[in-house]
Amino acid sequence: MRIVVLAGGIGGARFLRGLKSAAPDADITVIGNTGDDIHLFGLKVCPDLDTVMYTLGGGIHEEQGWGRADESFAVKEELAAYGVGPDWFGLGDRDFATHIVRTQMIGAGYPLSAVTEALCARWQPGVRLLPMSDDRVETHVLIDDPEAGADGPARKAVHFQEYWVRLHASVPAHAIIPVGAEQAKPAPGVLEAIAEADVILFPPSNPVVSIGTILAVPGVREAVAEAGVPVIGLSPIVGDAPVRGMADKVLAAVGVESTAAAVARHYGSGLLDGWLVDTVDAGAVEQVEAAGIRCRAVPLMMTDVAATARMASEALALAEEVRA
Ligand SMILES: O=c1nc2n(C[C@H](O)[C@H](O)[C@H](O)CO)c3cc(O)ccc3cc-2c(=O)[nH]1
Repeated sequence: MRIVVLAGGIGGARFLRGLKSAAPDADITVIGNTGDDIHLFGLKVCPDLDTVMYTLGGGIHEEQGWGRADESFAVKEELAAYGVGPDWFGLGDRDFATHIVRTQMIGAGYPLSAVTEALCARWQPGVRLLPMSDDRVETHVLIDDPEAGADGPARKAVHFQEYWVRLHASVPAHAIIPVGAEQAKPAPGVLEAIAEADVILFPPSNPVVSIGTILAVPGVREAVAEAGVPVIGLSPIVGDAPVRGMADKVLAAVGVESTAAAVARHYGSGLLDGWLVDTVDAGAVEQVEAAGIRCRAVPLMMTDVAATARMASEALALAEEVRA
């Protein structure tokens, strides 16, 4: 079975670990979000691609969910000693090596998709990991500018990582702008993988800044909608709050309520055939089905690989149900 998964960072990566366990013989292609990418210290950092690669390859810092296990921070400390920031983004020494290799290869002319393949040759994630695009797309967030003067603009756009990591999403987001998305082309293999898939899954990743950004690359949303195979999503919202992260903050920016049913309606029946909500949200099943999306309530907490594998199995079972 060929499965395509549109994935963000931690939630997507952990779901994929469960999916691999539930469907060990499946041929899995992951289309990774690159809107979170950031250029720091002259290096290109791809947080979501790396989180998937390290998680599936056994190199992730398990508790944190991002970055490397057994990490040290000598380079960051030395940069700080020179007064060179930002100091709010934690890049460890082992992780730096990944960004150096990536930046060096891009400088030599390789596209991000080829670089990702080369990095994965070391990590062997057991899936085909494709960036959504080889073109630069950078998610910016429009916030109130606390330093705005009386005459200047009252708002400013900051990089997603600045909003997420430095500001902890603590200020209201007025808009989410995937800069460059409109001009971006899907990376080689993305549209082909979608067209050849037997099932397409939306893991419990952020519907706005992760899956939403992937769908914003021209051609991707249309390819998913027209693939003619079951498209099944898992709610990242359980009991009206994000399972982890701050998805509620960015959902508010696009006018979507933080409920499992509202997120399903946000994707819509033109895209989604099936939607899994947590058992605590069983009351949402009827609303989702009324929107033309088949819905089931099952446990959705990714407490360990076995629990996550059961979620993945439920998603695949729902796919078969809607296919029938
Ligand atoms: O909360 C944090 N998340 C960090 N993340 C996670 C990342 O900011 C976000 O969780 C994702 O971009 C959202 O999917 C990193 C990811 C990397 O691959 C490399 C470095 C970081 C550094 C941080 C950090 O300092 N703080």
